[in-house]
Amino acid sequence: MSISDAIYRPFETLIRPLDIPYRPMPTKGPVAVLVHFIAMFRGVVITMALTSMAIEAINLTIIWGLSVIVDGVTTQGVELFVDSNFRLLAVLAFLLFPVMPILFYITNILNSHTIGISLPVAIQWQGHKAVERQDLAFFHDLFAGQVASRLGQVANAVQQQILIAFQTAPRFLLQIIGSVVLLLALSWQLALPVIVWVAFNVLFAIKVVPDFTERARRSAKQNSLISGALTDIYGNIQMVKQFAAEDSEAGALRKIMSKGVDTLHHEQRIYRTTELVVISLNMVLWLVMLGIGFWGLFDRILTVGDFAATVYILQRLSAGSFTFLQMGQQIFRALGTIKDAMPVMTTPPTITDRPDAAELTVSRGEIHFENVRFAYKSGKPVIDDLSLTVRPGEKVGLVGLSGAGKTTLVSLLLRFYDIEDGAILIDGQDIRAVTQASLRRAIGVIAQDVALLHRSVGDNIRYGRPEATTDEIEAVAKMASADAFIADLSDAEGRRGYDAFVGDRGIKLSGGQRQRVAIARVLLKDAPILVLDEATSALDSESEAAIQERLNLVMEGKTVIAIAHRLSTIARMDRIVVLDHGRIVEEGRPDELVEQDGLFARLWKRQTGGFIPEDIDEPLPASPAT
Ligand SMILES: Nc1ncnc2c1ncn2[C@@H]1O[C@H](COP(=O)(O)OP(=O)(O)OP(=O)(O)O)[C@@H](O)[C@H]1O
Repeated sequence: MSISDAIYRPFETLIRPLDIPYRPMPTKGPVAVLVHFIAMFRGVVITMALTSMAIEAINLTIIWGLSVIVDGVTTQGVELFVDSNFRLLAVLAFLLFPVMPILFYITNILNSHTIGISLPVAIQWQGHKAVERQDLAFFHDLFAGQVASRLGQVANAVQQQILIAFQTAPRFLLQIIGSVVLLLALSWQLALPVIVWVAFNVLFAIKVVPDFTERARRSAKQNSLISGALTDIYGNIQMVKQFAAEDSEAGALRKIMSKGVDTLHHEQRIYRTTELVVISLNMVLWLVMLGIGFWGLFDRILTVGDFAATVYILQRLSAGSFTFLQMGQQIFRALGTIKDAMPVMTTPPTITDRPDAAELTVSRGEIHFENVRFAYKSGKPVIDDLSLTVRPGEKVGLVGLSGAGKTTLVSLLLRFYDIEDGAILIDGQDIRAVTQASLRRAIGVIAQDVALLHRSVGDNIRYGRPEATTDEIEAVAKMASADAFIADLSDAEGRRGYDAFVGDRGIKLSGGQRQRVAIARVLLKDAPILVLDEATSALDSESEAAIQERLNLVMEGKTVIAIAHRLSTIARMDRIVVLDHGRIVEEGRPDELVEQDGLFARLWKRQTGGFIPEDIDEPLPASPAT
């Protein structure tokens, strides 16, 4: 171990931020959130407070010592003074070295390593754990970038607060109290103006400082809006470019940014005004104290040593008053920032596992929707008293006009939303009574818009089963006919094949290639239930034929609910369920439905290019179920 390791390692490993168990954040207010994080680091912050106070106590002792030395030397002469005060001088020297450097070392390393690095990481980690628990619906109302920037802002805010509360504030308080005591010991006439000056500063702070919180909250909000808007543009850059919308996006961004500048200016105004008042109070104190000092020397109430100590104390006090002001600014700014981010981190998720939630066990794979009612906004049902049983191993195709509720129905099966009425059962187990993780493990999904992470193609497939071996990944890729194109992949970093990265959301792959990766991923997951949300856009017919063939493989032996648009898929289903306005209006085998002159038959007649349309222009007759 190197010397540097020996000195720094113990502090670097004092707290392992990623090993702190997750605890939900309090919802009572920003101060409660602060206390929550302080509690995680209490040993460190208390030590830091004590060492900071010890440093200040030594500073005060040195000032007092200096006044004794100056007076002693001027009255007794150097030799006699040193002889008779040897112990005092030795103690002062010992405090200067080695005590002071050791205290500085401990305070600063706790400051930089623990509070500076481990604490923000712990906060971001805990914040992320809180955010990831949120329902899907929660994310629909937010910019993703805004959530991320808020976590970062809170980490900084809490860190600042802790440094102030445990390092600066105790030291500052001790400095003020110690200075007043020292001045009182010198003469009450010197202490009095300082007491009045402190009182003015405190009264002024009480008046202006609370306004900092609201202004800072507005600034934090504007900052997170800017990050959110930027992330939204970069995340959708392809669409922006397709519409040649760079200028209009830049225009919208300009508005957000210029509002941000106004808000920040407004926030800074109050700080500059406060500084002006504080510096004026300082200068008045200097004038009064120098006046009293000269008068004291003239009347021989004060010695030269007293006068020197007074000037030194004054200099420290006026520097301290700025620290006091900055502390006020930072504390209330940080509280504003925390307040702004609280809804993201402290809103309790509405979809949670029951305390007694069991693991879902799928033995047969039967799905039963029983009088299910659901609305995104209460009062306007999207799924309306729907009952449907999908038998084990059965393949059911959901068909209906756009907006009929097909996607919603499968989202309910995955419990992305909780239903208002009725029940959804899998093999007789209510999905609300089992853990969400076990439910979602039992369902494989191939979504319309295949989402891939910006990782290697191998890791994207491994998402289906993280513990899968490389051989298993290659086997499923082969089954999904993805092996050939994967072998040819390479990225800008020179990674090839399964190690090549796929670009943001898989942008570097074609639609058909993304589908194949998704199929491989689901093959690896091998869940007993499969949800297939078929893409409405046409792949070229060769890709389509290949993908259909692969899908057959995935569907083998599974219970399948497919949102079906392609005739080829519809033909392969055991049963078609036609949805309209959240209700089942027809069901049966495709050929039976074509014969009935209902919605399906009309959709069928209008099909083009192997697809059922999403909309038909003629008005619908009243559906049988309504
Ligand atoms: N997250 C949401 N919040 C609010 N309303 C929603 C949400 N998602 C869908 N809806 C509404 O619910 C209704 C059903 O939508 P859903 O996506 O289930 O239809 P769909 O049959 O899958 O349509 P499509 O075939 O066009 O995908 C629509 O009116 C839609 O506007």
